[in-house]
Amino acid sequence: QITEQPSEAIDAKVTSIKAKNVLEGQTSNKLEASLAKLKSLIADDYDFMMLTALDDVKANLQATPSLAIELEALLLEAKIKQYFGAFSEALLLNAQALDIGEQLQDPILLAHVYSAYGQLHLELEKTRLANQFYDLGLQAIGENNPAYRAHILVLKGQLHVFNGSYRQAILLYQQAETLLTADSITQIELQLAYSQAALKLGRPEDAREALEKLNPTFVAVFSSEQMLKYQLLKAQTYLQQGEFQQAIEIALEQLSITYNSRFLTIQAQLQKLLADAYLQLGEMREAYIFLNRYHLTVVALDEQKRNNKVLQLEAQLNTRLQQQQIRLLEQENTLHATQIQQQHLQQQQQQKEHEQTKKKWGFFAVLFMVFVWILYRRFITQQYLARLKSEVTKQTLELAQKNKELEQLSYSDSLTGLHNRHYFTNIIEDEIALVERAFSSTKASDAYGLSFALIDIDYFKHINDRFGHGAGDSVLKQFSTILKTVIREGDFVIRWGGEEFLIVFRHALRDDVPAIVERLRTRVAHYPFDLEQNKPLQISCSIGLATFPFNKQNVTAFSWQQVLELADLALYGAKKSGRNAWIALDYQAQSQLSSEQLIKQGLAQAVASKAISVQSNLTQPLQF
Ligand SMILES: Nc1nc2c(ncn2[C@@H]2O[C@H](COP(=O)(O)OP(=O)(O)OP(=O)(O)O)[C@@H](O)[C@H]2O)c(=O)[nH]1
Repeated sequence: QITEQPSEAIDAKVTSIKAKNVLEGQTSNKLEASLAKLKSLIADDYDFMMLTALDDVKANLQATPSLAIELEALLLEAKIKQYFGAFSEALLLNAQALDIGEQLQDPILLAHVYSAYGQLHLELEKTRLANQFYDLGLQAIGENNPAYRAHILVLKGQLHVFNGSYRQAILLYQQAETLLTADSITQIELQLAYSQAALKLGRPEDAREALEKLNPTFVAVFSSEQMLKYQLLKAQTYLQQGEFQQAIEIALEQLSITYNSRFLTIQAQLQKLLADAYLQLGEMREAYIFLNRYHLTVVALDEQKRNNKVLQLEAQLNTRLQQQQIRLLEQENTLHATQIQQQHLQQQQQQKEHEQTKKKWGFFAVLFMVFVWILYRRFITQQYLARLKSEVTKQTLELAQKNKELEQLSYSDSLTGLHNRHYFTNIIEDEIALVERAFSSTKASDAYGLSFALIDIDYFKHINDRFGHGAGDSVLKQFSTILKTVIREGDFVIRWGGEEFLIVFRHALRDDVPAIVERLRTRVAHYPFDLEQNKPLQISCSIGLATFPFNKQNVTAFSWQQVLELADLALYGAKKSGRNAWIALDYQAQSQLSSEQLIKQGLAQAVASKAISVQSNLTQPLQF
């Protein structure tokens, strides 16, 4: 006999266990407590309290995150959504739970997720998919947790029942039973499922046996649904065993509980059972009433199933739309990624170009700076060169000036300021050339020659000896001054050496020169030479005179050196003949005397033979 328990007693027990769970939760862990509360509320019934409990769990999860509990909460939320027909949302939540399960790699949690997927697909009447998910669940759990494995086997069995394979279901239940201990809570669903399958096979004894295996403690904590199923199975067992009155009593009582509830399937089964039972008892009116109610409930159920179908289609459509959107988004993302890549490449290209431009400008800048530097250097160099040039010019001028001065010095006699012998040798060749040219182009008698007058102070040694060398120098200076007074501009006065001087008459006809030297002789002879403390001194000088060209007809017959030598011989003659005298030698045109002949025979002979004519201020015979 099936033991029955009054519903008040069951309610009291449920309340106390719930309270205990909640209390334990509060003391140990707020999050786990809130999850336990949610579970117990869902197990009891789907009322609005569970939504508040769900919010609590979510809030606690935020405070103390736990992936395992988040997974369970997601599955519970999915179960609620599924219950209210929001299948697509339930699918989404299951998918989120699966993500976490795969992340955690916990076999029990994964199996939990897969069995939730299975139940959802069974609800959507996709039995093949549901079976695959249960198999995945079994695969995940392996041999780790026999109780949970048994739970999935029971779910698989129920799938077979749905498909009408009752024997298959019984086999799975028997397999599940071997995995469970007598006090396992999974025994509830197993025995209920087993008894249902047995009844389908028309084996009420087996069904009763299964129900009796249930520990009364379990019966006390049944959820509303479990209790309804349990009572329905009990009533069906009574019906199959012909105990119609007991079946009717149980069914009527349960029907009153489900009258306004959402357990339409059970309600319909109870109504069908009552109709059958009354029919067996011959109470046709009652049978008709319940049969009628049964039809109405079936219609409502059909509608509910239709609605579920619609919802399922909607879910599929939503899923497709979502997939389409995801595809579009993926395409957009790909496009975006390509654009970003292109932009990146463009940016890189721009950057490269920018750097190249920078380098180019940098190169130009360096080039420009080098160019400016070169210009600057050139400018500086030019300035330096200009300075150098002006310096060189200045120095050259200075040098020229100094050279001139030096030349002047080298051409001058330091004591008298007259030209020296060096000057004479420097200019004489040019002067001779001029004379030669003049004689070649003009009538020889008209042209000026160069008359050499060699002058020597008489007894100069005595002056030095008598008055000192300084007095001698002074006489030399004063003598020079007298010499300068008798010459014209363009004639030269040269200190020939010691107390000897040379006058070169350039602008005088040779016939006029004897008169000039006579004037010079008398001027010297009458000049009072000043010897400072001493009384003025009277001195005289001797002069030898000869003119180039010596032979006017043959200009080159006597060189200027030979003419000068003749002048010197004349001077020697003047000294020898008594001093304070001048002697002028001249060539006689008819003599045809050559310089070689003159040197050979000597001057005395030449004068005696009248090859050379002689003039002098002296009247006594001249000596050479
Ligand atoms: N004070 C002075 N004496 C000079 C200079 N040059 C030469 N003498 C001197 O002049 C003298 C020339 O003497 P001599 O050549 O013997 O002839 P002189 O005494 O003039 O006799 P004659 O020429 O024969 O009339 C020497 O004693 C030289 O030392 C000079 O620059 N200054």
